[in-house]
Amino acid sequence: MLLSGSGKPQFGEGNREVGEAPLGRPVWAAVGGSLMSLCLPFTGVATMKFKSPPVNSLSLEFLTEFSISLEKLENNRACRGVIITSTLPKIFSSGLDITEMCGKSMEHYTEFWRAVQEMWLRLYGSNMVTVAAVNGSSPAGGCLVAMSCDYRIMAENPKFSIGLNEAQLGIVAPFWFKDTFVNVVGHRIAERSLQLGSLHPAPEAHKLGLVDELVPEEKLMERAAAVMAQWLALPDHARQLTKTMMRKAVLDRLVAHREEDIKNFVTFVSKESIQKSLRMYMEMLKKRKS
Ligand SMILES: CCCCCCCCC/C=C/C(=O)SCCNC(=O)CCNC(=O)[C@H](O)C(C)(C)COP(=O)(O)OP(=O)(O)OC[C@H]1O[C@@H](n2cnc3c(N)ncnc32)[C@H](O)[C@@H]1OP(=O)(O)O
Repeated sequence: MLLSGSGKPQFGEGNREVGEAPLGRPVWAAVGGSLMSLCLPFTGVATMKFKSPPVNSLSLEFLTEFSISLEKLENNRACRGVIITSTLPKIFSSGLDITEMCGKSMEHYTEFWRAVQEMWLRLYGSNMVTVAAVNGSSPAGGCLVAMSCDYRIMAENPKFSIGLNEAQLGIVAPFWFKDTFVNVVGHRIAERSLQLGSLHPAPEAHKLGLVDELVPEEKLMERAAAVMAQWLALPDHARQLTKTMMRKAVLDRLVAHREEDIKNFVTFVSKESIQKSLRMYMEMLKKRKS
């Protein structure tokens, strides 16, 4: 992941790389990380770029850095918004790292699932304006990241797809993935899409309301910055209280059932039948490649 931000509220500047200094003035405050570089901006707008090849899988390490980055931005009063995107061509995020759910100990599953929960609680509950610039495919956990943002813009490439495809892996999207999905697309579309484990090509995702708009890939960041400017034009307190009002019930539900949810996950994923499904799915991915 890579995080960047810049000088004054000039929204086109949000994705400049670390260390770049226009007019000879340093505009970045950089904080390094193994999977990301984190730059705390003065504009009020950060750009977070996933950069974990080959497919930006959400591993334990990735999730931990993601949560820490969000916390840093959240605690920086100068930061009012974040645009989330990927540096990898064609992939926003491939979702949860399946290898974290295969052949590991109960302790590992517990730690992993707590990290998934933590990331979602921070992102869905963020006070910042969050815009997902979805520049590639975004299955399952990747879709959750995008859906947890306030607004989604996707590159209009029909080869890119997004959705909660858990059922295709023989696993079940947890209730808070489902709640987030329902809040974005409504109950009927969520019910059908979840049961079928559908991955929707970008144009279909737009039609269903899973993404808010499609733009040519080269216009994605420019459009994300424009949307961000529009959302930031409102007073923060009014927008934040409204966001809390809309999302609190769903967030509270996980907070109230967090330990139970971890127990359910660990029990579920430890089952030999589930382990077998996940191994077969990984095999299928490898075969598809060769
Ligand atoms: C009761 C309630 C209880 C709760 C029950 C439990 C709930 C769990 C909820 C789960 C949520 C999830 O996110 S589950 C994850 C769902 N994700 C997916 O289904 C995505 C699967 N991946 C893909 O479709 C594709 O890889 C895609 C992302 C489009 C990129 O395609 P490409 O052709 O560019 O790349 P590939 O060749 O396929 O992949 C490159 C390499 O990355 C690996 N790879 C790809 N996706 C991966 C992934 N998610 N995790 C690990 N590794 C992955 C491949 O195996 C390859 O490895 P090598 O061959 O070694 O190079």
